[in-house]
Amino acid sequence: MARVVGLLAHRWFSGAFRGPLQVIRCPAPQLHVSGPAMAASQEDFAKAMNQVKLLKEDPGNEVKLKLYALYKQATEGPCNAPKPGMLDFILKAKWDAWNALGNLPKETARQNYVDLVSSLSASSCSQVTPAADKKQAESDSLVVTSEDGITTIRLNRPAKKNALTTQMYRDIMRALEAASEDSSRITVLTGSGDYYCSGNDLTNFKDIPPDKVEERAQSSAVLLRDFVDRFIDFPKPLIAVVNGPAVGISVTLLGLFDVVYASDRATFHTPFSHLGQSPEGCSSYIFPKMMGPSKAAEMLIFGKKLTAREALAQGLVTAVFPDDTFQKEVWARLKAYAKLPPNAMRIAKRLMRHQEKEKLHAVNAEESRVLAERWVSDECITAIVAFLSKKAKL
Ligand SMILES: CCCCC/C=C/CC(=O)SCCNC(=O)CCNC(=O)[C@H](O)C(C)(C)COP(=O)(O)OP(=O)(O)OC[C@H]1O[C@@H](n2cnc3c(N)ncnc32)[C@H](O)[C@@H]1OP(=O)(O)O
Repeated sequence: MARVVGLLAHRWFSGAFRGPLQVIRCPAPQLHVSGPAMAASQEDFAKAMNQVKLLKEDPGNEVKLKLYALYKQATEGPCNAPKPGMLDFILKAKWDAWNALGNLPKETARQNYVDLVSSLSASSCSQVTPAADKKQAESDSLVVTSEDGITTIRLNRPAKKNALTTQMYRDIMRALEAASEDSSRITVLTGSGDYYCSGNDLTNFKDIPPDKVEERAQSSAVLLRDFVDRFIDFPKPLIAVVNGPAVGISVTLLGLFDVVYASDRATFHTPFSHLGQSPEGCSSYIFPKMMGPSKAAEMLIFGKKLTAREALAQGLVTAVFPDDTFQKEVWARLKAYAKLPPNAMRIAKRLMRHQEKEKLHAVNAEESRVLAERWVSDECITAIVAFLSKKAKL
């Protein structure tokens, strides 16, 4: 008796197969056939087929197509079925997915199927930070959770106003990478405590031996550039939940988010000139486009601090909520958004963003280069020394 792979029994697939592609009904795996060394065995393959049925979340049609194609390739080899007609959308999508695998060997397809299922099982089971993610984060300064289709990256250094340490930049990059591949549909960045984020941790510049200052400036610029690149390239809807004041890089990055929700307690402050530094996060390009050059100049040259309402008026913020209902209202909205079809959301984002991507990468490279110069300038060193010796605060 033929068995139906759990996911393929999903309504999207069911009843859609006719003619030569009807073989979504998979024959029982032949457990006695063993593959070449390093390839998944038939037993692993059979286990993976069972695991698919146990997934808690629908992985979306794109992944289901991948699973289908790999299954067909692993069991039947390259696609020899006649191409379905243009109007037979579902059959055509499946045929395309299978055909795209070309001459991929059966054993490799089997291995890829097993790997894909195991990555789906891992992400579908993670209601809170998976152990692997915990290991990636060196400290508790970043908490990553995944629930209701939303991956939340929470800055968690409230005693330091969520200032970003070097390790946190790295951890956020890893978290974004993981979120771009997990089964969540949208990704949120937010802060713990009364601040959203007070920007770069100025102690990142502490205790650098004089002969290493230049080298550290260069390596920090590389880290900054890589960090901002992840935001430029992030494929899913990215939402900032700005729970309180935001400073420096946490403000400039907002131009790379798709939606920014702010508490009415939030403020937006980019005191770069005060610190002898210069704008980053692509803000030198995005802010003038977004709010007009003179409003952008007030922020980025003169360090004018905006209230949440002012930031809303200038397009930096999408919506402002009273602080006492902020969390409730925002999360209700986000949970509803996270139910929307994930591929449609990604595609809409790509269409809106892809024409600017190259430009943004170039802007990011230039801003990072210039900042490396600023960090070794007298103006910047004086400002940082003043902060570290507790003589200055914003
Ligand atoms: C790879 C590198 C990439 C670099 C990218 C570059 C980015 C540029 C920027 O982000 S520029 C912005 C830098 N940020 C600041 O200049 C903010 C400095 N902080 C302050 O001015 C104030 O702390 C405050 C206005 C944010 C909050 O003031 P408040 O009085 O409410 O609170 P405290 O000052 O007592 O803060 C509590 C403790 O937190 C420490 N802290 C706060 N922000 C930072 C920070 N950015 N860097 C380091 N430490 C910070 C503060 O020192 C207090 O510590 P303490 O309790 O030990 O005294």
